[in-house]
Amino acid sequence: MDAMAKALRGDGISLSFGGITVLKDLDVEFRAGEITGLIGPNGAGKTSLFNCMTGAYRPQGGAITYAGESLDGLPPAARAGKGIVRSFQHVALSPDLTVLENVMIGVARNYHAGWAHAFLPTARGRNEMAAMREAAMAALAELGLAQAVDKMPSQLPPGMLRLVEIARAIVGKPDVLLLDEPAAGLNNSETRDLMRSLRRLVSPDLVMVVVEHDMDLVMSICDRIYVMNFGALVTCGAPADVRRNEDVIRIYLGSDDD
Ligand SMILES: Nc1ncnc2c1ncn2[C@@H]1O[C@H](COP(=O)(O)OP(=O)(O)OP(=O)(O)O)[C@@H](O)[C@H]1O
Repeated sequence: MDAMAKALRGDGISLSFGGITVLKDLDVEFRAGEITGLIGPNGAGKTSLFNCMTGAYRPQGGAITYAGESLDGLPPAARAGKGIVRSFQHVALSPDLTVLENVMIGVARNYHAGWAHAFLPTARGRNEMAAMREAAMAALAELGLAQAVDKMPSQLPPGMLRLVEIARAIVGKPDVLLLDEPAAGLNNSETRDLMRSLRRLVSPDLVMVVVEHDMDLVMSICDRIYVMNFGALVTCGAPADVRRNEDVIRIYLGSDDD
């Protein structure tokens, strides 16, 4: 199946709340094998589009498909089970679990018997636990967090917490990874590390979409960028074309973003 066929698509997505239109007849195609950027001023509808993709919001119009298969009507857990995973704008780690345990939660869906079984004192339980631990260690190492595995979230600075959350999102080897402002709260060097890590994640079977206000990050790691404003699509193209687009320049000059 090629990258186009393994795409997450929205066709004619429309969403409104109490008469307020949030998404207007939006067409998007997020392809495997590349990083797609999703940008636009505050309130443009970027997070709402993610919420429609994950099933948290139910659009009033349009169709959402992954690899040609309709996701319409599937609840969020079923979409996550199909490998559609997202990170959130605000870090949401469990404060009572170590960094390693937080990340292990993200891999539990890959094991037939699941998270609870891994704690049972059986050979199978021990094997599953070891495999989950190994996968979580690898994801943390991938993001430069090997030293933090035994720390509690309260012991880490905000930038590292954000990276832990991304490790939890990638550990289950998702097919679709939706990242909502992954660089929020990171300092410059953490952001550079994150950019390198995200590029390393690109693979022919993975759809990656990044909502981000950090324009340097978006322009340097994305293969294609969708620009939204007031719930509608402004343009879509390669970073260099988007940067030159007059409508985009007008939108950004007239807003507080970057
Ligand atoms: N559950 C909801 N109920 C009512 N209005 C909502 C809801 N979710 C989103 N909205 C509205 O939809 C619009 C788009 O919000 P959304 O968070 O999707 O924008 P965004 O582009 O992600 O913005 P930001 O960059 O600030 O995160 C906003 O006007 C917001 O108030």
